[in-house]
Amino acid sequence: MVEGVSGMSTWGVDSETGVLRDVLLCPPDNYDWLPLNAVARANIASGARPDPQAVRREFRELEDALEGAGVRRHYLTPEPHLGYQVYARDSSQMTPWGPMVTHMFKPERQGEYAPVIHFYQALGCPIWRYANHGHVEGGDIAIIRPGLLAIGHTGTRTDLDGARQLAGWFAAEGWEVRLVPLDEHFLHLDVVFCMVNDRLAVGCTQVLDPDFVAWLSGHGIALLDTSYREVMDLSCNLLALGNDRVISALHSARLNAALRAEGITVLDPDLRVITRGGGGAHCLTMPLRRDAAQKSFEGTRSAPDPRRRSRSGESVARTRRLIRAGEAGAVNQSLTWRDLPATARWASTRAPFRKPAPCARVLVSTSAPPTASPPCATPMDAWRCCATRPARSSAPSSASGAARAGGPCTRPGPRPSRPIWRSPSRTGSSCP
Ligand SMILES: NC(=[NH2+])NCCC[C@H](N)C(=O)O
Repeated sequence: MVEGVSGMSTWGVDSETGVLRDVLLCPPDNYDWLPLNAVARANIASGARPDPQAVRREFRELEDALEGAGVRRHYLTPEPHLGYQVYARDSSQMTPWGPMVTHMFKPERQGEYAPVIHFYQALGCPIWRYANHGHVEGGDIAIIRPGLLAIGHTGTRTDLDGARQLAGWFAAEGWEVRLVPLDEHFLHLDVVFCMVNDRLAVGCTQVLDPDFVAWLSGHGIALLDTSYREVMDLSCNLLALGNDRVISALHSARLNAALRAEGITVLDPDLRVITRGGGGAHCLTMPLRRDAAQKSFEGTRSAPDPRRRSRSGESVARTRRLIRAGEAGAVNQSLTWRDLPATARWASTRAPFRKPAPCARVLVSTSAPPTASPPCATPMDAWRCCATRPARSSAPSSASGAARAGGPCTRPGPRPSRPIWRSPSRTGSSCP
């Protein structure tokens, strides 16, 4: 059992943001660009092809970042006819009760169910559920925090039947589930929205359903906004590691700087070639085990102590009163969740804080509007327009390859010569 969460099996995740301990990957041995999504189609149309060496180098950088973060890696067995199997996010979904095998939409990817089932069987991890109504893919599933699930549905990757089947299973466990409609051009929810920590996410507000954005805000989750160009570059598609750390692609420079300004540690592997197939760090990884959200919170910040004082001088007891006042609709406008002692912030997540968070930076609009060329007049235009612009060439990377084996990897990987762990900068907050 994972300590601290009753009902959670040895393998399991109850949030997108608890400290990541074990992750599932798939070696990119058969990686190719298939015309299954707008980003890949645009790159294929430009005549470009993925350079297998660059793909291996980038994958190795991702592995190094996981290694640097202390995450154990496990591997699917790649099969030659499954060119997109490397996006291990989609073929299964770990839950607090064990893995669900998804029911993928595209014939080119449906065969991924077999290696995924074999993997969990070999791991000795009982499969919790098999999705078998409509379609559902892991990239559309966001386990936001214990008790709170969001499921994106475009109708083509995840459809309403698939979303509802999964929603029913979680609802039966007492969870609140939000279905998020999304245009199929954006493929999966995790292309336009990903959690960073328990109170911060990245997302593209021009694409996301406004009701979903309001729902997030109502649950005390702030959003760092991104542009269409960044969505097309898979910049939103980052992986939370817990403890205010993420893996986010090197080319997401603006967003990474904004994250660092928020105090987030960003590990930034070069993923320029792999992302041009339509998936980044989030798509490439399926967390198998995270610390339970409560434990991860307590492990990273101090345990509740009513005498402890926050940066702004409030005692925990006082901030708890303020949280209760906030629930009653009388939030002190000068107090943001960032000012609260960590323990009180957690208390506010468990006792839902339904008021939109009070500081203007809760929605930090860091994106430039889509560049003003006429074809980008609407969000969809901007997506198409950006997706068809000439792609950048892949940059060389210094990380070397290393042998992999099935099952847990305990051998430390080679030290990358380019540092991928950058310390956070705490300057640049946009909060007035
Ligand atoms: N979780 C994700 N967003 N996965 C991206 C998968 C991309 C892959 N090229 C596909 O079209 O299926």
